[in-house]
Amino acid sequence: MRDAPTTTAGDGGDANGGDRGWFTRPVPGRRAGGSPPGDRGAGPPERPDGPPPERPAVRAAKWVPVRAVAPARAPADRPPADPVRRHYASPEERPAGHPHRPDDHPSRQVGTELPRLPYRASPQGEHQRPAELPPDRPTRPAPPAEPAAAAGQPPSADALLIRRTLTGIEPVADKVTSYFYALLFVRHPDLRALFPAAMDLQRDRLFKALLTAARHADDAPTLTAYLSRLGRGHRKYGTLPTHYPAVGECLIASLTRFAGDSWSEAAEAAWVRVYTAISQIMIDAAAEDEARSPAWWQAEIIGHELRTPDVAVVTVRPDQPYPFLAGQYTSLETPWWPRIWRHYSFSAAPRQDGLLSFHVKAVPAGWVSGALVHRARPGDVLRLGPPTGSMIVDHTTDNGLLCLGGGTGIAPIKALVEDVAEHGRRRPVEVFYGARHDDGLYDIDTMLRLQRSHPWLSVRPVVAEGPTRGLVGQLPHIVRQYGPWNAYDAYLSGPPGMIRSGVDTLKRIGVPLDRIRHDAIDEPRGTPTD
Ligand SMILES: NC(=O)C1=CN([C@@H]2O[C@H](COP(=O)(O)OP(=O)(O)OC[C@H]3O[C@@H](n4cnc5c(N)ncnc54)[C@H](O)[C@@H]3O)[C@@H](O)[C@H]2O)C=CC1
Repeated sequence: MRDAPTTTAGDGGDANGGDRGWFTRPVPGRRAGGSPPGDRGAGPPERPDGPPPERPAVRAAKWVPVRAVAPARAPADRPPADPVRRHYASPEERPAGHPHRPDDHPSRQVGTELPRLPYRASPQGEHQRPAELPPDRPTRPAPPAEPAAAAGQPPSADALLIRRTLTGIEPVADKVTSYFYALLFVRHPDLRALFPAAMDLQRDRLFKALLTAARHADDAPTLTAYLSRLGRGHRKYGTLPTHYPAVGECLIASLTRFAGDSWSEAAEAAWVRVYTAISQIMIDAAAEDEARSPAWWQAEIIGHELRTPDVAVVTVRPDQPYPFLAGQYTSLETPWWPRIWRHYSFSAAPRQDGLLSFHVKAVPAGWVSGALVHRARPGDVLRLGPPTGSMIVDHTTDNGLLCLGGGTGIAPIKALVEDVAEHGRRRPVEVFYGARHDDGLYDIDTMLRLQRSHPWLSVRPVVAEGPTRGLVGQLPHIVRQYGPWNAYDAYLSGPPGMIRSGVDTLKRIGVPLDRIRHDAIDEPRGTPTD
C-alpha cells in the first residue's frame, strides 16, 4: 500500500518518506540552510524570480566500472553471473535472462510487489515504498515477507554475502552512512548540490534502498520493477548515468571500512556485481523512459477553489499531453519550494481537455500543501512528475466496486467512479465517504451529483462524530454493516489508520486480499516522492 495513495496523505502531509535511492535530490523536508518542514519558525522562502529550471538532458552514458573485480565463481546449478557492468547499446543486445531484456520487461512480469522491509522508519516517518505494479494489475497489500525467488530456492552466493555484510554493518549503520556521504561529497563535490542540505532523511533512504536491493538480489522481476521505477523517478531530479559510478565507489569504500569480519574479497566482488546490476537497471529504465516521456511536465494553475479553510481543489493545465489512469497519482513541485516534491492523486479521470485536478489539504508544518492551499493562484506554474500507482479499475471484470474514501482520500475514488461511468458498463459502485465531522465532507455535493446521474452508484457520507446528514461511526465499522461484499473489488483511500483498519475489517468479513486495493500505507499523500 504507498508511498502513494495509499497511505498517502494525498495531500495531507508533507512528511518525508518514499522510496528513493541514493540519488535523491534535495528534498522535501529540508532546504539549504533552512529548517525541516516540521521545525518551528520555518517560513517558506520567497518565490524565486527566475523560471523553473531547464530540463536536464538525461542520457545513457557508457557504463564505467566501479573497479575491476573478477566475477565470483557461479554455483554449478546457476548460470554464470552476467558481467552486469556492461552497458548494452540497445535492449535487444542484452543476453537472454538479462533482467532488462525487452521480453523480460517488468510490465510483462508477475510477482513484482515488493515485500515490506524489516527496517525501521526514520524519525521523520519515512517508509519504504513498495514497487509499483504494472498498470494492468491491481495493487495488492500484504506482500510476502520474503522475496518470491527465495521461496523454495536457496539464496545465491552473492545474496548470502550481501546479507552477511548488511548484518555486519547494522550496528554501525549511522556511521557507515555518514562516512559514505562525507566521502561522496569530498570526492565528488559537484554531487553535493543534488542532495538536501540536511542529510538525516537521505541517510535512511540509502540503506532502505540497499536493503531492498540486497533482499531481492535473487528475485529479478521484483528487483527490476522496483529499480526501474526508481530509475524513471530519478529523471525529474536530473540524475545522470555518470553519477552512479561515483556512488558505487564510495559505497564500496564505506563498506570496506565498517563491515568488519563480514567483509572479504568475495563480499566486495558480490557487492560490486549487485551494485552494478542495480545501476544498470536504473540507467536503462531512465533511458527507455526518456524515449517515451518527458522527465517532468510544467502545469499552469487555472483553477483554485477553497472548499474549506484547509482544503483546496487545484486544477492545472499541463504544457503537453499527460497520459494517466484514474486512480493514479503524481509527484508535484511548487515554485515556492524548489526540488521538494509531493505526491497527489488525480481527482478526476482523464479529461478531453487534458486538465488535471488535485485535492490538497494544508497540514500543520506542511510546506508544499500549505503553499498549494494558501498561496497558489491561477497563473502559477507547477512541475509534475510522471503518473504512477496501480489503484486502478480492472475493466476485465464486472465485479462491483466497494470504495472507502476518507478525507481527501476521496479524490482518487471520485476519479474511479468517473472511470467506471466512462466505460459504460453498469457495475455497482458503493462509495463510503468519511470525514471526522460533517463540514469535512467538502466534496459531498459532487459525489451526490454523480449519484443522481448514475443509478449504479451509491454514495454514503459517514462522519466520526457530531451532527450529520449521513451515518455516524468509523468508515470500516459502517462498511461492515452493509454488504455482503464478496462480489466486490475493494478500493481504500485515506489516512493510514483508516486503510489499515479497513483492510483488517474487509479481511475479517471474507473479502480476499487480492481484491483489496489501496496505495502504499506508509506514505501519506504529500510525502516526498521517489
Ligand atoms: N489528497 C489526495 O490526493 C489523497 C490523500 N490521501 C490521504 O488521505 C488522508 C486524508 O486526510 P484527512 O483529509 O485529514 O482525513 P481525516 O484524517 O480527517 O480522516 C478521514 C476519514 O478517515 C477516518 N479515519 C481516520 N483515522 C482512522 C482510523 N485509524 N481508523 C478508521 N478510520 C479512520 C476518519 O474517521 C474519517 O472518516 C491523508 O492521509 C492523505 O494522505 C489519500 C489519497 C489521495
